Amino acid sequence: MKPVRVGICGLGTVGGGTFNVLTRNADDIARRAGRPIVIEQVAHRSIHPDCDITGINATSDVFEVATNPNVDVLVELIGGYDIARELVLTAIENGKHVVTANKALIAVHGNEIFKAAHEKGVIVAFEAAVAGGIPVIKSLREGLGANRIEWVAGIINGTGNYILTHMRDEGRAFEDVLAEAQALGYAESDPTFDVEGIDAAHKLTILASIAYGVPLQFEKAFTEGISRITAEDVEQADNLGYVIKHLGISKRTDQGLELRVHPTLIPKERLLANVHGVKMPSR
Ligand SMILES: NC(=O)c1ccc[n+]([C@@H]2O[C@H](COP(=O)([O-])OP(=O)(O)OC[C@H]3O[C@@H](n4cnc5c(N)ncnc54)[C@H](O)[C@@H]3O)[C@@H](O)[C@H]2O)c1
Ligand SMILES: N[C@@H](CCO)C(=O)O
Repeated sequence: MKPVRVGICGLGTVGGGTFNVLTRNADDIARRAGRPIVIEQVAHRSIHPDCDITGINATSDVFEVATNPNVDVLVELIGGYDIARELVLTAIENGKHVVTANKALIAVHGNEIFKAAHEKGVIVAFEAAVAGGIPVIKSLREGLGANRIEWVAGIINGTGNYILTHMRDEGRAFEDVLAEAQALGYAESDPTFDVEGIDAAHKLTILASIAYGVPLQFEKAFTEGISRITAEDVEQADNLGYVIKHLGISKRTDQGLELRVHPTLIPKERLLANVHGVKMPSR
């Protein structure tokens, strides 16, 4: 059967991982999908050390992938707002489907991108943009599609949860654990997004849009991060029977939808208080 030909833009933590999964699990994927998925081209500035692209058509210009007539699906994994927006719109204009893990892009430019995709008859898929290892977008959109959702809440930034967990369990300083989360590839290229709650607000914006069937409204989200939380705060919360977690919360209210991300005191016995660190999905 005719393969689906993908072009991957960006070979960092997620792009490199995507390249490896598509390569290593090619037979399994083809059996399940009903068609082989082949990597037609990659575009990169640097390559994740675990990634071997020998024999693959490679370029440093992401727009070559967006206009390559042999590419059916462009996978955008370069991150950021501006070039990513132009790249995705160019791919759509050239009739390509798009897959992206870029929550910043979807939260801020998603309304424009989905309109362009609809007009062109292509799909923009973004499951990995929120809780990458859990199919939460598919569950909300399809599994719960007939339900009236009253609220959505959860821990939606792994870096923040990693920091709070290790501050609490090991009494370590904020900056020390942040540096570790960066080295492990959990943090955004600008970690301010993680520690100031911006990444969580991007994700909450996307979840709320799907849960309530409304346009993306990132600018309406109240955003507070964990950067001002000290080891002493974590210890005091513990003494009082609480755990500090950074949550994304959206609710229907009489005044309209509420979107907020901020640190929250959760009683120790609650399930959310016991979600620790970062859980990586299996390969
Ligand atoms: N790291 C995670 O755990 C994670 C999880 C889910 C989603 N995401 C999202 O996935 C995207 C990628 O994140 P990442 O962690 O892989 O970042 P990364 O910094 O590890 O990788 C991005 C790669 O893109 C390359 N790049 C950037 N601009 C480019 C350009 N113009 N041309 C060619 N290459 C370019 C960089 O050199 C880098 O290698 C981001 O949107 C991020 O928010 C990350
Ligand atoms: N920087 C993000 C990556 C996953 O979206 C986080 O820590 O949650």
